[in-house]
Amino acid sequence: MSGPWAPDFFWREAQRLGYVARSAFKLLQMQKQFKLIGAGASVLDLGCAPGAWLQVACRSLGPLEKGGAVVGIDLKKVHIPSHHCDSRVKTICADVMNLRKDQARAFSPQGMGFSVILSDMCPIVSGITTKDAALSCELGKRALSLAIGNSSCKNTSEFLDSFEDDTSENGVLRRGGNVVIKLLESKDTEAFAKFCKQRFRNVSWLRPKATRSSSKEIYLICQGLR
Ligand SMILES: C[S@@+](CC[C@H](N)C(=O)[O-])C[C@H]1O[C@@H](n2cnc3c(N)ncnc32)[C@H](O)[C@@H]1O
Repeated sequence: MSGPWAPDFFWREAQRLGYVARSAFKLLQMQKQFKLIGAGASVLDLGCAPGAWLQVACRSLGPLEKGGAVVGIDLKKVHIPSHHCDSRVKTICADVMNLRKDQARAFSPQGMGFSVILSDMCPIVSGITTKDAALSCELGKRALSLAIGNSSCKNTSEFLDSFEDDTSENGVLRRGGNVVIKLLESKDTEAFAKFCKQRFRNVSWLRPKATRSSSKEIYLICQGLR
């Protein structure tokens, strides 16, 4: 088999190491470079199917006695992988675009919110670059809105839009927390970084080594919610 979806080095490594998808290596690289998930963290994984990031997030929590939690949400029903996941991982089948902040908060340990929010959500790619990028922006904005809330600074509601069914203004990311958002690169992606620089201590872009050369994906990494 050849072409952009052919099994490659990362696919083979995923098989060898018990990860359910090659995407595991994207989060592993982020963990290595940015140390986003500490021992005992509470992690919300948006767009978690088939579960490779659940595996990496759970491993990053450290031993079971350190505590912590990983909550994955996806449109698809996800079977929690048997490798690299333990009782701290839970999954929910839901559309993040319709998820209210109070519902998301209720999934966090003691309802206290999350210390890390990951969004690897991606629309079904149509091949129409501008359409795909616009849909990816919508998913990214929803993830950011869930994380930091709608009214946390003056231009927040302008940038994130208001989600009419969502009256709760506070986000579900704890102060000091980290967010990762996947976007498909377009003329609009730089506005995300500009906006996030006002709200987070460090903001960086990463195109992981495991990203396929044909893909436009890029990850915005925001650390330390002010
Ligand atoms: C690239 S996959 C995620 C891969 C995952 N991080 C892993 O490592 O296994 C993108 C996922 O986003 C999900 N998704 C897209 N739109 C969504 C939405 N509105 N709500 C929830 N999940 C969504 C898709 O169903 C798909 O499973």
